[in-house]
Amino acid sequence: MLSVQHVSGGYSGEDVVKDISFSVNKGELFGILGPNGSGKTTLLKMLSGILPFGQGEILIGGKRLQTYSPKQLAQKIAVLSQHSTQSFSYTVKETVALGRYAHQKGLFQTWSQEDEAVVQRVMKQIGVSKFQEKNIQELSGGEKQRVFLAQSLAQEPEILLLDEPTNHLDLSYQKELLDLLKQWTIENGLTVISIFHDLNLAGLYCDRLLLLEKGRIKINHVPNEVIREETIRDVYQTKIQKHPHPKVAAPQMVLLPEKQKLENLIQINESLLLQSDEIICLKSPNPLRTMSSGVIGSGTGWHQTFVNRHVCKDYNCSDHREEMASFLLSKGFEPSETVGMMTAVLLADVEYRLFEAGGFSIFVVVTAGVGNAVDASNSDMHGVEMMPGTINTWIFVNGELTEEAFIQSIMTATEAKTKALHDLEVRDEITGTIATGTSTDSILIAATQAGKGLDYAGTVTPLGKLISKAVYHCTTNAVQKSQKRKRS
Ligand SMILES: Nc1ncnc2c1ncn2[C@@H]1O[C@H](COP(=O)(O)OP(=O)(O)OP(=O)(O)O)[C@@H](O)[C@H]1O
Repeated sequence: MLSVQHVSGGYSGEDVVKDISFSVNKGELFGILGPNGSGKTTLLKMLSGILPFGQGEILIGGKRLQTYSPKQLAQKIAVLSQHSTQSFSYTVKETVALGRYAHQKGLFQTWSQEDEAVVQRVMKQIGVSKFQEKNIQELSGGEKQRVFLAQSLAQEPEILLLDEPTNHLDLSYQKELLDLLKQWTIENGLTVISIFHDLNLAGLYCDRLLLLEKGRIKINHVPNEVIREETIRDVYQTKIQKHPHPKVAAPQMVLLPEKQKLENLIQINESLLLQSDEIICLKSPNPLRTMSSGVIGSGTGWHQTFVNRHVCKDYNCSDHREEMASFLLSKGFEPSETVGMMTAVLLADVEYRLFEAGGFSIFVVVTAGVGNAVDASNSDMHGVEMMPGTINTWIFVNGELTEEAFIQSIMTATEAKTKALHDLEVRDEITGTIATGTSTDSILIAATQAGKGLDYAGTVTPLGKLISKAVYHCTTNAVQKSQKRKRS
């Protein structure tokens, strides 16, 4: 569709883009990225024919760009630019109709039935027909942007060029505009080439990305290859971290602000623990990085409040998440800041302790009853009834964990818990074999992310050794306490 071959050029004889080569296929959504001043707009101006280039070739449909007359070029390429300063006073329909000029024939540029049909169709598709008689000045920024998109599409181009189309648009309009463009590439075979400053939007919507650095191509590839931590850090000279999108396989980036030096490092320990018959609660002065299987606040996140709630053995609720959220609110906790768990164990039997090693510490809190004990190797002999979690393990780490260390912490804690049940000879009541856990155990790893860096938490690493010892100790004591209560 479009082929750029060794193009160089710029202003006043000085090359701003240098030896650029790439091609874009029909129906692709192609993103151009790069830091300020890297030559993105200059390149786009060359593609649209506004700015002549010094060397190289740009081919559109196999023909040299310079061989097209302005009108022929307008039938191939439309440009959606920033119209924030637009001062003409046209109606929406008149504005969209301007897009038809390239198709109008004859000396008097008569308005044909086909022109009318295209304008009506495009207005409908872009969702602007309902205000077609309104003056363009009366529209919001996002609505105007849609009208100008409709104008560009009324031009019936094969290629649409956009310079930061989502600039000035709020979140919902950004999504709406890009969803529309994506739809047009898929359904109508439109080729879209767009400059993006927002790497996350580019990663989410584009088929391919071209990253410019100082006028040259750094990389031209699929988003996952272009949006790499090292590449982006290198080109934009800033700290970022890549993380997966929760719903689609698209690369996403987050900025890493410079860390403010904490004057007094907080330590999570028993002084922050509050206990009643109804809840055990730990309130941290700062949000902690968490990985958990709580009823509330599961997965990874940042949380400041941790609640383990006692419920009766026959607690049964069709929507236990909703019920738990209401409970937390009724007690003055903000569910979005809280990791919440439930247990049928009496909270008086909780076991907690601070364990210290060279330069870091962990605070572990365990409530454990083994009424639902299960041997994982024989769990298919059990039904699927979900009883409230019976071994709830909280591990607070006063240190900075990697993602790897979070996951290894869960593995190590599980191994230590299983060994505690083994040594206590806790049995699965259905199979009669030694249990490995209970049917609805929950775990929380929460780290201050300050102080000593702890890269790993396998069983023989410094953090792993402390977790093994702490979880084994607390689980053993908590199970013994609840067994003693049962017997008495
Ligand atoms: N009309 C012009 N005359 C002279 N130099 C220009 C002109 N337009 C841009 N430049 C220069 O060309 C270089 C690249 O500018 P360009 O606008 O292409 O970068 P960009 O990647 O689009 O930047 P931004 O992200 O800031 O929009 C810059 O150094 C800029 O100063």
